[in-house]
Amino acid sequence: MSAETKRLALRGVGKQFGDLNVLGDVSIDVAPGEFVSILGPSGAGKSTIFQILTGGTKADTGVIAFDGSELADASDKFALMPQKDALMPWRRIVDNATLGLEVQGLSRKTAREKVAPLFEEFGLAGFEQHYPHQLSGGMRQRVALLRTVIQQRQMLLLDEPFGALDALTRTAMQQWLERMWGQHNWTALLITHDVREAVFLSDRIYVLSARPARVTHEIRVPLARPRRVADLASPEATRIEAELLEALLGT
Ligand SMILES: Nc1ncnc2c1ncn2[C@@H]1O[C@H](COP(=O)(O)OP(=O)(O)OP(=O)(O)O)[C@@H](O)[C@H]1O
Repeated sequence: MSAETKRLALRGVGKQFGDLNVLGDVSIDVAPGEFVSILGPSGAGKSTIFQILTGGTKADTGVIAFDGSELADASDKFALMPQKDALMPWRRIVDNATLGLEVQGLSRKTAREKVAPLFEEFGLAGFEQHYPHQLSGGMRQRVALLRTVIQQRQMLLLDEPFGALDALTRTAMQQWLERMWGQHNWTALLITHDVREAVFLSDRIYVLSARPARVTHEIRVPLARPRRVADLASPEATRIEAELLEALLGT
């Protein structure tokens, strides 16, 4: 892959919080339209990578390039979906969905017009005037994802978006996300603890070591798309899953 074709390129990124050496030497690439996952032990510094990308903190060392240029201002590049759905319980679903747009300076009316056509596609039609507590966990995550993608940034950063869901809902959401990613040509970087989730969704997977994190493995997932849950039982998927588990247990 040449430098120009990369949407995102991290080279030798390091980060220390006080005495805590979190990121040792992290190099990660994402091409336009690619779905890439990061797997790693708890506390390895995965979310710290997202903090750095979104400008929450600065890397101590290394270089970050976006579309071939050094990343100076991350504010308009990434749409982050954080670990918890973080919906505001007192705002209706429609107003939760427009939050990111309002933060960008759009009026509530314009923002509402923009999100309206997407409710159907996100399986939320008819729930616009509900409050978050009236929705299932899977639906709340779809609202959070809707709020993220509506910002129309060049890249999605998904931090364990389905971590809190039950196994069945999580599988349904993974299927749905795979379909949506294919339809919308999103570029996505996903943090997950779930090896099967990473295999099901990704084109490539990076495995990080424990702190200080560095990439120990980079594994390609050549399964055809669109994918179905049954594809995870294929010899290829089973082999990749086993390879990832071994990589993780060895970190
Ligand atoms: N802003 C911060 N200030 C100080 N320490 C921090 C900060 N952000 C993260 N850390 C510490 O850095 C370490 C790595 O945290 P991070 O959340 O990046 O790990 P993670 O791999 O995403 O973990 P998990 O898989 O459990 O979500 C943790 O020990 C955390 O306490």
